[in-house]
Amino acid sequence: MVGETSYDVVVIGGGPVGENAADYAIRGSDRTAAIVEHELLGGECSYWACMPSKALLGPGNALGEARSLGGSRERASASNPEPSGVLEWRDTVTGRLDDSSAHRGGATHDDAGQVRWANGAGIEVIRGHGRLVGEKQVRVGDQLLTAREAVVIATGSTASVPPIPGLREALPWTSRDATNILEIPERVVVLGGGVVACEAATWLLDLGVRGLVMAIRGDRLLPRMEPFAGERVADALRARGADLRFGTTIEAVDRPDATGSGYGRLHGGPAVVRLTGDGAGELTVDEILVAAGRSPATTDVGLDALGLTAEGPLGVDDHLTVPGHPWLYSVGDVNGRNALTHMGKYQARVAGDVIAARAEGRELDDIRYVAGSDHAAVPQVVFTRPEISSVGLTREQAADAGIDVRVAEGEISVAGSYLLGPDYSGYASVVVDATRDVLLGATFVGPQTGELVHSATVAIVGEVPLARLWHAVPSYPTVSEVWLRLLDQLR
Ligand SMILES: Cc1cc2nc3c(=O)[nH]c(=O)nc-3n(C[C@H](O)[C@H](O)[C@H](O)COP(=O)(O)OP(=O)(O)OC[C@H]3O[C@@H](n4cnc5c(N)ncnc54)[C@H](O)[C@@H]3O)c2cc1C
Ligand SMILES: NC(=O)c1ccc[n+]([C@@H]2O[C@H](COP(=O)([O-])OP(=O)(O)OC[C@H]3O[C@@H](n4cnc5c(N)ncnc54)[C@H](O)[C@@H]3O)[C@@H](O)[C@H]2O)c1
Repeated sequence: MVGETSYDVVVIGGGPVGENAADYAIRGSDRTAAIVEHELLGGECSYWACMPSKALLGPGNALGEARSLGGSRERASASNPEPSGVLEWRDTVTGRLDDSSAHRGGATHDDAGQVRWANGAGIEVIRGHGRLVGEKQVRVGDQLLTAREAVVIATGSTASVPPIPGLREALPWTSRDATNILEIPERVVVLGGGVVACEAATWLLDLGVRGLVMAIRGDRLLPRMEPFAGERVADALRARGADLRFGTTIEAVDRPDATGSGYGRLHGGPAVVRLTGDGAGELTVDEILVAAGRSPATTDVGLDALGLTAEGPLGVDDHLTVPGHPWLYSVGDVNGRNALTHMGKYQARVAGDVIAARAEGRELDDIRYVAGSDHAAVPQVVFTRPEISSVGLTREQAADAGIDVRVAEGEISVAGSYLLGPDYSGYASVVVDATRDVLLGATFVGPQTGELVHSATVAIVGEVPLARLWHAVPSYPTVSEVWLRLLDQLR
């Protein structure tokens, strides 16, 4: 027998993005919302991605900073953080449950805090797998949920494992294992040269992995960023002993005794990995980490019930609405726009405002209803050592878009950077629209540059003319004074 319940808004997927969409759609109104979640409320980001990865990277960064100044250096004698302390900190940040969690129904992490937040915001949490079964109708087990106003798809993405002979059979690690690492392999091959690969390589080295090989298909790390960003990370990883092989991929894998031992544990004995391309060769490793991108989670959401394709991203217009279905929204990783938590949450705020406006019969005649930053002002911080932050277009992307640009760039060498350490090394560049004289993009590499990027984001979104930006005075002595060096070049 099927029970039927109705809400104003039903969200499928309770990651950071789904949570925000539900919240903004009902905030300050008497509308009701339910989030359907088949795993943990808080999603990939809280337990398997952003939070554990940044927790794993924190101690190594803190140690690096302490070791860069006389006085603290003498007190921080080890070059690597203490592994068990790092894992404990990661477990604290993610609410990881110990292995005796069978009595909790096999849950891996505690999401009670997230559920309390949702209930406090007036959102009901429904545990189970959600599927669309018709217009405004979602089935969860034997329950039928009817949405009066909107259904929001916020199902996120899953790690892609390329169809390489023997790879899937070898049960390789994905980012879920690397972030929830419990057993530290001695020898690892990482497939990929993107953000996950670079950050994971950094914390694997921190934790004591000694034989780390990266198989990178292209000719540089972090290919969507300015080339100097990937070059500096490559230099740092090499200096710590990593073997970076560009123009290389895995051709075949043989792991005779692969076993599904759970997230973060070694998935069997050694594997023989054959590399092809410029760095061809054969390796024996204790684990393989696949960091080869992600696929939008659209395959089992019932999109076919609406005649929509269940492959690839669920695309949307700038109101985050699926074309032809004005009650259906798609936000976060699943829509294929930008696979970043903060951009997904931005989309969720816009979608929530759009749902509220449509429910109240208001026109969508304001920029708050348009997710314009998705196209031109996407910031990102990569928490490697050195840290990288970027926003907007690179020089190459601007050229591809046919925009005439001016570029200012140089070493970060100001009083604020020297005070972080006499050997401070960093680099920055800005890309400027030569016709409109406004910023299009910025990239910063170096310790503590993650906090610089928001200033560039504000300048891009605000379309601040350079002549006006000159009057935004950075404080002395901070790393932000690099802005003066860059703007000086453009006067
Ligand atoms: C290792 C790693 C590190 C990262 N670090 C960062 C970072 O530092 N900063 C950053 O901005 N981004 C980072 N990201 C990207 C970030 O994790 C994602 O962009 C973000 O999690 C997307 O949020 P989401 O809510 O769209 O999807 P998710 O977080 O994937 O949540 C989707 C939720 O939907 C649930 N679900 C799926 N299908 C169904 C269904 N049919 N029924 C019910 N529930 C369902 C899932 O269980 C999940 O809880 C990282 C990614 C990885 C892999
Ligand atoms: N700090 C952050 O903001 C952060 C951290 C981690 C992840 N993320 C986001 O999560 C998403 C996923 O990250 P990712 O690094 O997995 O994806 P990605 O798309 O950034 O990188 C994937 C890499 O794998 C390579 N690759 C794919 N197939 C391959 C093959 N068969 N052989 C060799 N190389 C292959 C690609 O060339 C690419 O370099 C990204 O959108 C990223 O921005 C963000």
